[in-house]
Amino acid sequence: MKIVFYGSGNMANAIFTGIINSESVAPENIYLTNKSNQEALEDYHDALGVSYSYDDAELLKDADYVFLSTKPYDFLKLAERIRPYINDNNKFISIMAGLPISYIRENLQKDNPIARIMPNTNAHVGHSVTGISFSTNFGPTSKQEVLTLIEAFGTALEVKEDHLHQVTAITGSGPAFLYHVFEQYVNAGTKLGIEKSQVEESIKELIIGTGKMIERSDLKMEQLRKNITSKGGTTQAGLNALSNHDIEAVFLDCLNAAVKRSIELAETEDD
Ligand SMILES: NC(=O)C1=CN([C@@H]2O[C@H](COP(=O)(O)OP(=O)(O)OC[C@H]3O[C@@H](n4cnc5c(N)ncnc54)[C@H](O)[C@@H]3O)[C@@H](O)[C@H]2O)C=CC1
Ligand SMILES: O=C(O)[C@@H]1CCC=N1
Repeated sequence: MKIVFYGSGNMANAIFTGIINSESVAPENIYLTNKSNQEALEDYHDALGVSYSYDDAELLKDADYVFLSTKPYDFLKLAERIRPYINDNNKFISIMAGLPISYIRENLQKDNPIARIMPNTNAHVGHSVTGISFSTNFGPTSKQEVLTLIEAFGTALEVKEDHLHQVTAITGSGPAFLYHVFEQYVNAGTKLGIEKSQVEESIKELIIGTGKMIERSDLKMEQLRKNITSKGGTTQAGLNALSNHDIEAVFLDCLNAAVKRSIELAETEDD
């Protein structure tokens, strides 16, 4: 299988690193390209053994899956770049937030199958949650191949295309929201008088350990929380203070803003 990445930035890097780590595709069968930063491509080649090129005819020849992994606002230039070289074997996988399959098809000016996915950067460590929708002309064998490819860097969740907006908010942007919360936790922790580096190290371990508990325990998060909360103890005191703030409403605001922006991206590009 030959895979090409048009755009080799943060998200593409997480995906191809995840695929290589899973050993599901040989690194030399993964081809990278970008706008103009050849040094970045050379670095990936040296570190991971991937191939790279700026020759679009060569890149698209025999390419089974072509990732469209530029920013949404760079897609029109990308479409112009690749249009003359697209052949019937190419199946597209767009990771671009907001852009509908119909819009991508219109601008590629070809009827090749298109999958739209919404991954997250946890693909780096094989834990992306990836929402996916397929164009109606995606055959069952290719669909299965794409799902297997996605499972190489996490889990796949097939959804109606319209629901990719919600997936984008909850899990696509999700790591950034959680990093933000963790950063605030570190900032607050450093105000308690312990040395900053010790707080940072211990909170990093706290987050990893808590994630592993969620992964490995049969208990729900609610029960895991209750198991820590002694009656009249320190945890109860802290949770009481938290419940003075409507944290659910804060996150609902955050998620609604991200969904709204994803819809705006789709609408702007539809004009
Ligand atoms: N960063 C994230 O956590 C996530 C990003 N996405 C989507 O992934 C896409 C890429 O985001 P990032 O990787 O963060 O951006 P980035 O800025 O890190 O990478 C963009 C890449 O596109 C390349 N590019 C620009 N114009 C090009 C052209 N004409 N031909 C070939 N390559 C071109 C750039 O050289 C660069 O390698 C976006 O559409 C975003 O919506 C989706 C899920 C999560
Ligand atoms: O911020 C963005 O638009 C992209 C989509 C999801 C994560 N990053």
